[in-house]
Amino acid sequence: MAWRQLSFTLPQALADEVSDRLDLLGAQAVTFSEGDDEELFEPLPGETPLWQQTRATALFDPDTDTHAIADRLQAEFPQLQDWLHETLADQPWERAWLEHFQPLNFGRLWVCPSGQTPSDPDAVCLTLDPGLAFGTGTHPTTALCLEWLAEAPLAGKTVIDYGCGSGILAIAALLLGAERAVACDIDPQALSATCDNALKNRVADRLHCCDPDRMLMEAADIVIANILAGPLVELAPRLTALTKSGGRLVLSGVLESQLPAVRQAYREHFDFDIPAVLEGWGRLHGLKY
Ligand SMILES: C[S@@+](CC[C@H](N)C(=O)[O-])C[C@H]1O[C@@H](n2cnc3c(N)ncnc32)[C@H](O)[C@@H]1O
Repeated sequence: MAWRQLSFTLPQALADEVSDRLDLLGAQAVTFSEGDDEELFEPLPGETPLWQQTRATALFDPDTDTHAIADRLQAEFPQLQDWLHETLADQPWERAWLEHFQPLNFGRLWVCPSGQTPSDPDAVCLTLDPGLAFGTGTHPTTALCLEWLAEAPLAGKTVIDYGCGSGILAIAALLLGAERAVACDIDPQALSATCDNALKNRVADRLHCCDPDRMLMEAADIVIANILAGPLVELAPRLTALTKSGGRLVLSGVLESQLPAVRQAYREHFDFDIPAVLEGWGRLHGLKY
């Protein structure tokens, strides 16, 4: 089915009211995205913060007069601006996302959507479809971790993926040769996605998914955490305790400017390499004394 799509920018404070009005005017769906360059980093489970300037996109049946709807909204909310009216052609919507999610390559590791395989028969293939949990490999913070895992000596090692999201890092580690992994996250949706993805990749028998508060404090050879600088600093005592002596710690989710503060929080127990940086994000790798 084709759609009429209307989009515009609005101040955050009007989002609920305008969304209700769009529903009343016949919108079949309303979505919000960033209206300018402001970044929102990782809301807690249940939180849905919006941008100061938010872009609203509403879908209507194909014969809807979106210009008349825009006139009514503009009269009621003069702050709305940057109007765009489009007709979206019919297409197989359930497959459309595949155009934006192609196989990704990290050394010998490939991350592929269901039904696709890498051309190299010796490649290690992780099957993953975008879902509600963070972690498809497209974000630089995840990519930095996958690049590290693809090069790491994983055979026979135990791994903790702290803040697992989709489970992509733990599953990659297992497919690349790690013996066992524990994946934890404060978001129940992430744990359920991780379990599903582990089953899909046939590593569920070697992966334990759990809430961080219910995690057995058994130290691992490799601890990998792609969270954010603030939580990584707070978690320093815990992640340090979870890394075996002589083990490796990989931290990502850190803006380049925040690397010194995160390194400082761990420096007493780890000898760090020079950080790797990708698109303004940094990755730390340290060996525990
Ligand atoms: C940026 S995502 C990373 C997901 C995945 N590991 C990846 O690399 O793509 C961070 C994840 O950490 C989780 N998280 C945030 N704070 C946490 C905490 N204090 N303990 C455990 N998980 C946390 C979030 O719910 C989110 O799923």
